[in-house]
Amino acid sequence: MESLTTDHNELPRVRYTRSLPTPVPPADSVIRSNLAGVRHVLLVLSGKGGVGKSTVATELALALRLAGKRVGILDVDLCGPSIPRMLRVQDSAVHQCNSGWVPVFAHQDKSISLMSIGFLLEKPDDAVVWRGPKKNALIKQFVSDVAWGDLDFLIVDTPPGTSDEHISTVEALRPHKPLAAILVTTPQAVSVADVRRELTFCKKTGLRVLGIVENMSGFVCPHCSECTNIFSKGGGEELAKHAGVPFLGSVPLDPQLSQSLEDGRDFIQEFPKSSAFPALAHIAQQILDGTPRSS
Ligand SMILES: Nc1ncnc2c1ncn2[C@@H]1O[C@H](COP(=O)(O)OP(=O)(O)OP(=O)(O)O)[C@@H](O)[C@H]1O
Ligand code: SF4
Repeated sequence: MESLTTDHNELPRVRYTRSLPTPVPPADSVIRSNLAGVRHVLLVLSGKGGVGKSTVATELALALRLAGKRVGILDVDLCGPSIPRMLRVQDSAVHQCNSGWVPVFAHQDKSISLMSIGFLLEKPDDAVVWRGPKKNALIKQFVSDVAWGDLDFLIVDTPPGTSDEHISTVEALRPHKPLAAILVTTPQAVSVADVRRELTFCKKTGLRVLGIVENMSGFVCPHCSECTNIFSKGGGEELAKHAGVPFLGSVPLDPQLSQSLEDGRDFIQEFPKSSAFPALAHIAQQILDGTPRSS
């Protein structure tokens, strides 16, 4: 196999513009062999936008990486990819080698493999206005053409709700890998109600629910440590109890977390004393405990 650590800039760059025709969907056998080295696939879902799904996906990747796991992220939020910016690789490109598309290697030590449509557009801010078949074909291509290699976890960041992207992702991956889901909500009733629909989606598509994360759950004042429940509290935990699925934890609103995402820094490694750290570390630990270990 061609080395993926050679100078990528010497390889041809993969670009995907709106003028290109819909790619031909790959055969199932191609997907199966491409995913052979991937042990666990985790889908991060939310009913509403802006509740912190990409944040949870990114921080989980960083926490699992710190625990010594090999981690990849597949960003299937085709209309609003945010992971490249959160990992500060938004100006990177995907290149073509003999074994497929070389993902972007994020983090200072290049230990997180990342694929996102953000790397394929002519201009990073180009709007993607595609119908279902084109989205479906591109997601299958992400699964079959990206040289994912050996990964303990492939974390899939999805758009909000249950759309074409979700169905395409599940259809592409489910025949080859057992899939697990993490649902992210904020504490308010309106967000929690949307997560109920995600639970139904998981049930209908046979996704194992690893648990629910309540994000933006209170704000701990950095001056006096008083916790203010800006968006109320406990909705996610109550829903988890009601639905009979694990509750993974409450992540508070943490200015250091949002700032480190803005700056593309490793919150998990750099801010262990920050208020959101214990919850994120605990969630990652539960995921490690809830997924069979590598042999
Ligand atoms: N616990 C938190 N503390 C502080 N800021 C947070 C927290 N969680 C998320 N944020 C911030 O809220 C914003 C929205 O988060 P994020 O992009 O992860 O949401 P999302 O659910 O993935 O949104 P979309 O559905 O639009 O992709 C980001 O700017 C992020 O930095
Ligand atoms: S929580 Fe305490 S320190 Fe923070 S702003 Fe309110 S009163 Fe001031």
